[in-house]
Amino acid sequence: MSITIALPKGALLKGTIARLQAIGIDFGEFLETSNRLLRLKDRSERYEGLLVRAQDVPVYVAYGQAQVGVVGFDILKEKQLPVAQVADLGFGYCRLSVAVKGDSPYRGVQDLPAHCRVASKFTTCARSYFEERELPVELIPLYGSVELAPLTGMAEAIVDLVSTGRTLKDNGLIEIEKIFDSTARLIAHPLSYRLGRVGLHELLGQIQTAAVPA
Ligand SMILES: Nc1ncnc2c1ncn2[C@@H]1O[C@H](COP(=O)(O)OP(=O)(O)OP(=O)(O)O)[C@@H](O)[C@H]1O
Ligand SMILES: O=P(O)(O)OC[C@H]1O[C@H](OP(=O)(O)OP(=O)(O)O)[C@H](O)[C@@H]1O
Repeated sequence: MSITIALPKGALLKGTIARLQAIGIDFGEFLETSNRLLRLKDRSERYEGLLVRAQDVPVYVAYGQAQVGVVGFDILKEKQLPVAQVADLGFGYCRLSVAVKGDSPYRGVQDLPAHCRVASKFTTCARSYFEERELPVELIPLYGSVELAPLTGMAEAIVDLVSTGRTLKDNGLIEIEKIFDSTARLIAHPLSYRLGRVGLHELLGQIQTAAVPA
């Protein structure tokens, strides 16, 4: 019985593939531009890789189509799906933050006007953050280029991922609060994990301790 691993497209793909290569599981073909493969078996045929959008990784794992997945903590918080969180893999650092225009008068979330608009791809996280502080805001869901929302005047603030801070800087925005830090997490299908599906715990242990060249 093979084990299926859901790999995230985008920012975490290279790091995920490097981890797996370090323990002899090679899904490097997913990085090649000469193919459009979404499913691969490794050489041993013991492992199958699925290439999915980052936010879909916990969906495949929760439904048991993949027993293992790698995904950002930010997405786990946002999607709230039933998966076993096995380990912090330590790469893919970023943080979810609140940002505003640099020339605005806001220097903390308490300064934002009541019922102001806040744009985000992370509406669940943003909603709970503002609700916990009893700050009423109107959330505007977006799918990307969230930094544009304050520049066009659509929103007073954004809740978005920051890594190097380059996107904020280049667009004249400043970070006023950090909501949480995020790194890549190793996740597993809860039932397979609890019942100890053949080879699963061994694989998870190897992925956690894999020595990856810097
Ligand atoms: N600089 C960064 N910007 C965004 N995400 C980052 C960054 N560094 C690490 N990450 C991690 O990578 C994930 C983003 O992956 P991806 O690049 O596929 O994002 P996306 O463009 O939002 O995805 P999608 O195209 O599916 O909407 C995040 O969930 C986060 O955990
Ligand atoms: O702090 P930085 O290193 O500049 O990285 C942060 C940026 O990267 C992400 O966007 P992404 O490239 O995923 O594009 P998107 O706007 O389509 O989400 C994120 O949403 C920020 O815009």
